[in-house]
Amino acid sequence: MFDIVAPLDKVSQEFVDALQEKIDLKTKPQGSLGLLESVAFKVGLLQQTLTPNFNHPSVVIFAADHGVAEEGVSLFPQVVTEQMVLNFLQGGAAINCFSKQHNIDLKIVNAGVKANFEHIQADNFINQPITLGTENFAQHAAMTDQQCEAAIAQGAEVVLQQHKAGCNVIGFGEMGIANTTSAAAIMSALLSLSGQQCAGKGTGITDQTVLLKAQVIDQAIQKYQLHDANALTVLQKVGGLEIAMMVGAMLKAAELSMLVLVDGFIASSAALVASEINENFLQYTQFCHQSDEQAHKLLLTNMQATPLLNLGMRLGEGSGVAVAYPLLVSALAFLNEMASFNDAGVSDSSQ
Ligand SMILES: Cc1cc2ncn([C@H]3O[C@H](COP(=O)(O)O)[C@@H](O)[C@H]3O)c2cc1C
Ligand SMILES: O=C(O)c1cccnc1
Repeated sequence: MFDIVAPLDKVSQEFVDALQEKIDLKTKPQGSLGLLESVAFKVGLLQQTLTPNFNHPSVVIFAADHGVAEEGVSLFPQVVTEQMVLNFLQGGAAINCFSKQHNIDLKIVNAGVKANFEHIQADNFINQPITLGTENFAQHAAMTDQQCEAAIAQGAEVVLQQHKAGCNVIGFGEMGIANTTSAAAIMSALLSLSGQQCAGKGTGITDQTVLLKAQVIDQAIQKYQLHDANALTVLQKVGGLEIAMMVGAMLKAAELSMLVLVDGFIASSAALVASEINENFLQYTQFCHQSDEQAHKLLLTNMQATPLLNLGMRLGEGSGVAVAYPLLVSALAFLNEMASFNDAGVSDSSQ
């Protein structure tokens, strides 16, 4: 479906050695810039250059509604999805502040909100809903096969357009009341974990509602026999239109050798699906933060992901991506601008 080659298979061993040497010969003890060194190595490898740069950094927010909200699994009413889309378009959400702060291009995609946005014209708004929200997966499959495939294709198309505009680093956010229930159900199915291990407080539900959420998940896994199902089936039965678009977007970005910045719990559930669809996908990712959503830590561990930040954030919208972005810029700054031992006349430990 997506042609994603392992980055190390695209370059020579000489290039890999030269990139590592460039990092190691900077005027610092080896490894002392920690995760920034891994980021610099990864971006150099993806861009196949010793002098990588970021162009047209972008965050795309996919928004959609979830039928499972009917089960009472969120603290907020479904209409908040529509209201937050309007807030994004007016520039008033957290992601607006942070993306503006760091000059990150922000696009908002209506993937399937239960609302009519036909009257809205804005350069940063892509109004292409697949359908007006998913079915309640406690009763019916969230999407049809066709809807799921269309959402994946649409997500890929959005990324293609950003790439054509010059973008080589992209993160994804989401908005969709009840989508932590979908994300947790995906995690439960693909990692064979119980509903309780995957369900968390989302927008701030009580412990009792978390138990209800876990029950809704366990019953759905049972109903659709998802413990042995493939990732696409899981996505279609219990996922969301915005999560499916994120899956397509993430896979397309990796196919185009862009760096994929992963936000919190919901974006990570999309990354999990993408990693099951393509074994090389995760090599194109940087996880930006560990969300306070309780299951995120376990989800990250399962993908062997080391996030850049742990700020106790639990918002979504791509907010973790935008907040972490300056650290990624720092990684390239040291690689491109720092002096080597030789340049600066500083004695290397090996001399
Ligand atoms: C005002 C508001 C702004 C948000 N921005 C992101 N989310 C986040 O919360 C939702 C998921 O939590 P749950 O599964 O508990 O509904 C998603 O829309 C997510 O992006 C928000 C939620 C609210 C209420
Ligand atoms: O980590 C996230 O993405 C998250 C957590 C809670 C609510 N919304 C999003």
